[in-house]
Amino acid sequence: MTTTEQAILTEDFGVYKTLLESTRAIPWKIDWATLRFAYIGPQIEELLGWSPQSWQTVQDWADRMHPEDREWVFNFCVSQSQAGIDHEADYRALRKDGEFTWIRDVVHVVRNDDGTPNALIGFMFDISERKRTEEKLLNMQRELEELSFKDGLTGVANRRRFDAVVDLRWREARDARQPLSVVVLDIDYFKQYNDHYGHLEGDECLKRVARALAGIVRSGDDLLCRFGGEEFVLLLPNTDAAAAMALAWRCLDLVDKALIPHAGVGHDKRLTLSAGVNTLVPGEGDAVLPFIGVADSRLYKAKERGRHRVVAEG
Ligand SMILES: Nc1nc2c(ncn2[C@@H]2O[C@H](COP(=O)(O)OP(=O)(O)OP(=O)(O)O)[C@@H](O)[C@H]2O)c(=O)[nH]1
Repeated sequence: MTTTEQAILTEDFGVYKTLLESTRAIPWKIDWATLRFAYIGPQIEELLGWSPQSWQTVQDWADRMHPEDREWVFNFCVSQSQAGIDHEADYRALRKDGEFTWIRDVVHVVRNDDGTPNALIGFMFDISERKRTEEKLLNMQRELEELSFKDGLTGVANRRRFDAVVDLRWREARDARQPLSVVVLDIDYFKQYNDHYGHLEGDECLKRVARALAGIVRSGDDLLCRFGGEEFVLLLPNTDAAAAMALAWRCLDLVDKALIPHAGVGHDKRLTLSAGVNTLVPGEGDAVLPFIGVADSRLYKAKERGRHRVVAEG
């Protein structure tokens, strides 16, 4: 090589080095035979706080990883490298101050003529901003999902949630041969309530009823939902007819005790509920809709028989 060629090469090397070390991505190289860092860009110190000189071996890289990420990232990168496959991995890198930063490591495997790895070269990218945005989006999605299953006025579960849950409970009850009960509850003379107090007060009243009924839920398996209008439904897995009947009366009692005035009509000029109950150990020929339909028709019997009562047969 002539002196001129040597000078050009040296100059080129300087240009490449400057370029590599002025990017936001952090370049690095590991010799496969020794598993030692041959190079790491000085930008690493700004990002993680560890000096370039402190990156000596693959072990340093693994040690500076979140414990939850370490095993899978290490095993994944080693197996991909052994197989000569370029790859990338996202993980939380430990900063010198003890915090973690999300990194995307993009790795190219330089291979010998026989295909075995010779070196790994790659870039580390700071993806913490992207991860924060992803997390925010996920949280928003979770919140939206939760909201979409909630009744906007009363905050209890809505019909959509009921439809999703009832099929599940139905199958569970059928498979376990356990009774499933449903209680359909309806406010008495609610039209008169609205007429007397106004629609806004009617809304407040629905909220008070929902609050009073919320106390009835015994475990995460019971589900109280607003079915629509002034109708609420209680779905009770693993509950026989007697227990369901008792719970229905307890619902009426809870609303009685809430002492919601109903000047227009009603018992003692208080707001009351009526309820219809149905219980079934679901069998092959049974279906969800008729099961609820029976409870609904019993509710209307309760209304016909004078309201403020529970009907569980007929
Ligand atoms: N304020 C308010 N009223 C509602 C809401 N949804 C339904 N309603 C009212 O609830 C009333 C239901 O009336 P009806 O179905 O005649 O029943 P009721 O007056 O309670 O009579 P019975 O059920 O036979 O005792 C209607 O006046 C609806 O406008 C709501 O979200 N807010």
